Amino acid sequence: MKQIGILGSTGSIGTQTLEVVRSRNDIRVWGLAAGGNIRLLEQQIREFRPRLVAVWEEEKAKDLRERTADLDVEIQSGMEGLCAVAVMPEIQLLFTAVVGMIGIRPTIAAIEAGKDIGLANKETLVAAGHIIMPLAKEKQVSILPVDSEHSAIFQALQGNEKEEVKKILLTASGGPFRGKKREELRHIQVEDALRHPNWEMGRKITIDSSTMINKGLEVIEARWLFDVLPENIQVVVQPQSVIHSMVEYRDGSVMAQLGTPDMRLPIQYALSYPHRWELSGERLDFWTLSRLDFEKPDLETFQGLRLAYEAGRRGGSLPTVLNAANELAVARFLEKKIGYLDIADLIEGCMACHRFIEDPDLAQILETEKWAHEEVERRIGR
Ligand SMILES: NC(=O)C1=CN([C@@H]2O[C@H](COP(=O)(O)OP(=O)(O)OC[C@H]3O[C@@H](n4cnc5c(N)ncnc54)[C@H](OP(=O)(O)O)[C@@H]3O)[C@@H](O)[C@H]2O)C=CC1
Ligand SMILES: CC(=O)[C@@H](O)[C@H](O)COP(=O)(O)O
Ligand SMILES: [Mn+2]
Repeated sequence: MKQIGILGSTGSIGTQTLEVVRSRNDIRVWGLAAGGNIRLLEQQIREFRPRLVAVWEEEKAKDLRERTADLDVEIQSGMEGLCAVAVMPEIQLLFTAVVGMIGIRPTIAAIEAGKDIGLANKETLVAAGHIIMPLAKEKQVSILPVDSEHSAIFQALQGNEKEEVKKILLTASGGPFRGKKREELRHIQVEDALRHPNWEMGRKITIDSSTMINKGLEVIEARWLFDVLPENIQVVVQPQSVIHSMVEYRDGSVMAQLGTPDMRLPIQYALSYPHRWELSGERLDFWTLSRLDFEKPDLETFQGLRLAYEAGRRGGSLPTVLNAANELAVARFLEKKIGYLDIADLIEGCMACHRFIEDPDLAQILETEKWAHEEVERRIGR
């Protein structure tokens, strides 16, 4: 029996993780955490019977306590609640499917408590990979990638020596604006950017895919997960999102993982690893798959990808600045307070005036996040 907890259970990854759980009878969910969707949380509590649940705001936690008064479940709130779920004694594996840097502290707490991590929450690794990966090694816990590309790389690495890897080929769909020039994007509206060609995902990552900042975050995520420098991670646009990523070895062999664009497969692999389970749903059919295309990413149009490479190469506090500025800029774009091109411009502005910290500790990462948020607000208000 797998004993798990899920942070972000009401989101796109969280609900699909519960779908996988629902299809099995060997996974027990002990803890759930979410932001504010208490209606869905209540349904999840009634179905999966966790012992502990965390909601971000105390007001909502109170409401949820009343709604579930007939059940044997404890409801906590805030960062304390998130961390309490992360370290529950009953769980072996924590799925981190919250969106954003909010995941850093519970992820660290879980690793310190010896939990394996099913990691979807890429922002945490972008900002704190230099803390998380050595800590995971020290505590002998596994960080199992859930992000589709990283799951693909993880699969393509199985049975091979890390020293024999030449480079990682990180595939990208190119998003809804593939082929467009920067000026053509000036008047893009929220609704246009939320139309991803291949994947149904949460709003923040969907915007990130459209700006290709998602791919930049994934370069940094791969840098930490697989200990490969950004210069050895090549982004390849693969518009059909069928090749989920590849690894090139020293002898020129390229190992790829292919599949339909369905997150249940990488989610399930993080649960079944090192085994494979049967998965219902559509499978790849090479008789009807008419073509696979490949392109070079356009770093002039997709400035965010260029900036992420820069942040990834330089390291230190710069990935935190990139990520934190992006998180707030995307939120403001979704609120229709700023334009589409402002997202990358704000990130660039913050990166340019940031006082660099070589090896930030957790407190410095969180201070840098705060600084980047203030700087974004200051620039928007100008
Ligand atoms: N969706 C996808 O297909 C993929 C996602 N990822 C990554 O996975 C992560 C989750 O993405 P996705 O599922 O799309 O995002 P969603 O926006 O769909 O879900 C986010 C989840 O985080 C919860 N959350 C937000 N703020 C808080 C908070 N303060 N405290 C506790 N929980 C909070 C939300 O709760 P609520 O809604 O109740 O407020 C929700 O459950 C991201 O890091 C993303 O980059 C990676 C690969 C693919
Ligand atoms: C499903 C998944 O892993 C997303 O991160 C996906 O990769 C987004 O697609 P693009 O960023 O390649 O458009
Ligand atoms: Mn991805």
